[in-house]
Amino acid sequence: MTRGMSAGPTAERDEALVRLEDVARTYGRGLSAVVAVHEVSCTVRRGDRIAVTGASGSGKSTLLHLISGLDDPTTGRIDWPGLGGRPFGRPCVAGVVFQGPSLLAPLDVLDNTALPLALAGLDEDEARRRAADALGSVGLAGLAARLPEELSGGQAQRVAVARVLAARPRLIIADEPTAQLGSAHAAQVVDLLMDAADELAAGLIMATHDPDMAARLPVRWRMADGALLQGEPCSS
Ligand SMILES: Nc1ncnc2c1ncn2[C@@H]1O[C@H](COP(=O)(O)OP(=O)(O)OP(=O)(O)O)[C@@H](O)[C@H]1O
Repeated sequence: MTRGMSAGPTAERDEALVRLEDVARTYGRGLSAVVAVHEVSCTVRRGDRIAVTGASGSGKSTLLHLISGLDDPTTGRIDWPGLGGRPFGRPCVAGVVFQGPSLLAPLDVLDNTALPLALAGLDEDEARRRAADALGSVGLAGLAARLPEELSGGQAQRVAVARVLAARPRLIIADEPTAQLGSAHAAQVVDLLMDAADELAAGLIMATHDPDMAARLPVRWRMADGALLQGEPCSS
């Protein structure tokens, strides 16, 4: 099966999940203002698997925060036509994988994976069942009872992917999910994200510094000084 082409029939793949029109995000005011994102217009569709590349400070995280609904634009407009409105706080609509440690230390792997579902109101047994299935699909069924401190960095990131999978979102947003991993583990995490997107027929947008990881996705967008250069070859 060709990666990035298996998100279902054409109409489903083309469904717009997020649409940004002339979006800008400025931090601060006056002389100290930083324009992190400016004049960005783009659409993320359900069949998209997009790597966002660009130098440090180019606006990748800001763009993903805007797409996830975690942050608001200073000007411009964001709609989530395929997600039924702002997705932030709705793990079953949009799942986010962050670059750093994101697991809660006192909870074992199974409970960490089930937590967003339980918080979203799913029955606890059902949440755990879906979490166990998701851990199985990332090859971590045997580690369900471990605490986060007993995991390697790569294993912890695979748990973060399982947590997204368990919630079955329509959009997966990953902000530098491999930043702290060696190349073998990084490739494994990116492939798991791609497999998750295919399995869920979900859109995937991932920020990365790493050209090798970006190259694993079929579409690359590049950011430079807050501007989005869509479809450009990855060069950073
Ligand atoms: N909360 C904030 N307050 C002020 N400036 C900020 C804030 N967050 C980000 N910035 C600035 O906005 C710009 C874009 O930052 P952003 O984190 O989006 O870039 P990035 O491409 O994700 O960087 P990195 O690859 O280093 O994570 C940078 O100049 C950064 O310093």
